[in-house]
Amino acid sequence: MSLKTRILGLLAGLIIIASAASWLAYRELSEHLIERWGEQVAEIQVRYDSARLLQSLEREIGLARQMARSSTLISWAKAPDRPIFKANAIRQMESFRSNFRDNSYFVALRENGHYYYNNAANDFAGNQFQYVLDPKKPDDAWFFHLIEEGRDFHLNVNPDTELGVTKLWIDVLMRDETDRIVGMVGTGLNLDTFLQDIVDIDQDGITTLFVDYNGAIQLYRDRNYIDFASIIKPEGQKNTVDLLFEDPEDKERVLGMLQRLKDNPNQTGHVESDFVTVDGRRHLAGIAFLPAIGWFEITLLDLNTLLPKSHLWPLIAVFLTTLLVTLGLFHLVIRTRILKPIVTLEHAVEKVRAGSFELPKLDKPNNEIGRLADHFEKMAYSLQHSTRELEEKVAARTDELSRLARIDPLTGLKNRRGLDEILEDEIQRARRQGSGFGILWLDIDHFKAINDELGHQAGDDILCRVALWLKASVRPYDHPGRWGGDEFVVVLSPCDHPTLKQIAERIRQSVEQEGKKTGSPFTLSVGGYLCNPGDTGDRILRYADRALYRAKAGGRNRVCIERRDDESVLTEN
Ligand SMILES: Nc1nc2c(ncn2[C@@H]2O[C@H](COP(=O)(O)OP(=O)(O)OP(=O)(O)O)[C@@H](O)[C@H]2O)c(=O)[nH]1
Repeated sequence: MSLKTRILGLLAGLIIIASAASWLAYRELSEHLIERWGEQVAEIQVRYDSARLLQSLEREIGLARQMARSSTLISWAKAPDRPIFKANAIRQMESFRSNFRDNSYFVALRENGHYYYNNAANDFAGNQFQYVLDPKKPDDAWFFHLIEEGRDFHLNVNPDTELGVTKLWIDVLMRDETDRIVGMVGTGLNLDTFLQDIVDIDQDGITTLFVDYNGAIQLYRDRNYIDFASIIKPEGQKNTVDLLFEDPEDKERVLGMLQRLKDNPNQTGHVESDFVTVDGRRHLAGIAFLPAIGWFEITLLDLNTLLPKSHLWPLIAVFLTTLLVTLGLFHLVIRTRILKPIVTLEHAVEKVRAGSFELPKLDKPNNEIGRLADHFEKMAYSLQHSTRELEEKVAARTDELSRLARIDPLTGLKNRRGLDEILEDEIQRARRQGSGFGILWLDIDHFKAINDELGHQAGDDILCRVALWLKASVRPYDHPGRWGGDEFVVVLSPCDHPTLKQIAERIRQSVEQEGKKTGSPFTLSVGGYLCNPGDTGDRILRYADRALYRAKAGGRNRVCIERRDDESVLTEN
């Protein structure tokens, strides 16, 4: 697998690992952040909703308490049959009616069970007495139940079937100076308006509800869940908050939170929160206890609606883009600074291995690979230089060897191989140009005897001298050589018959004369032949040899020229 494939594979692996890790980290982090944020929002929302409810009720409760403390009303409650007390009380009640927000009130007297009421339309002016509360009637049970409980203040969502109204009732017990309960006063708030103002807030993802001390739902956007007349219902028949949750664990969780808040009533403003599922969606439930009214305020936050995870997707997009750009840049850097230089270096190495020093332009980034490429380039140049030097030396040596192979080491003349080549060249040239050339075959006379008499070394000296005289006797462009032993050959080109004869004679005479000067005179015989175009090497040598033979046979120290077609011409000394 190539380095490039491996790096690309590595990059792909890194992308997958980084993406998976980022996705997990994102999920954990976003979940954690959303939870933390949700808890804080729930706390703020609970306090805000509680404040709104209390703000809305505070004034009414205050007025109701004030009404319950009215001495006029208390006196009347103790003696309800006295007309003067009643007239004063009705006046007082009507003045409170104009102050209550709902412009309605009720007063119930324990003494005779009489229930008084007037509404905003003042429908019951002069006729505030409505009916007599009956302990046996379920609809009236609330009155007797509250008196029995002795709770001074109570909020109650209750339909008044006789009056045909459903209201959030503020009930305050009326006590005389001996603390005896003498009646109950209060006002009602229109439930629909109240629910709209407090509970039906138009905020997507936020659900607010209020439950009483026992967990019975009192204010909720869905009226079907409201536990009307909760106070008179036995436990187990109430619409408690756990009805909103399907999962038993959620029910337990919420009831547990209510219990913890009940157990610590002094922790004012403390908010309990936990996750629950409502309508199949995960919600964060925040619960606070409102000691002023004895209710719990519950806020359910649908975090997916309030802060959809899709809002965080741009973060992922930014991350992934950054990741891809980073990996792209990384790949670019790897490619330009590592892969490409390595590939060009590899090509260069292959070229050098194949014997070529024409290197491609090497990438040399400023790193180890760049330095390696630089070293390689210098090494290649150095190798190229050495190789060229070596090649030159080898060529020179080969030339020298070639030359030596054609030189006779004793005389320095061409040897038989050298003469063969010259002869061949001349044969070719003669064929091409149609002109002949001459050849002389020379053999020292009685050389054996010289050797025998004077010794082999003296024989060598004579051979060397003959070579010198031979060179001096021929033209600069002729080719004298030693054929072997005491035989010499001269190739004469260009040449004609007279020239051939003339030079042969000159050589013979030179050797004769010079030989005399050595103190041990000697001569040589010469056989010549004027070659014609088309003559083969064998024929040429045969004719020259034949001419030499004639010269020897003719008495030595003479020149004999052989003609191919003519009679041989013998030149004698
Ligand atoms: N000193 C010496 N002698 C050589 C060399 N090569 C050959 N010889 C001798 O040269 C002699 C050649 O003799 P031949 O050419 O056969 O006979 P010749 O004595 O010259 O008689 P003719 O040629 O008939 O005149 C032999 O005795 C060889 O041993 C050499 O390099 N040095």
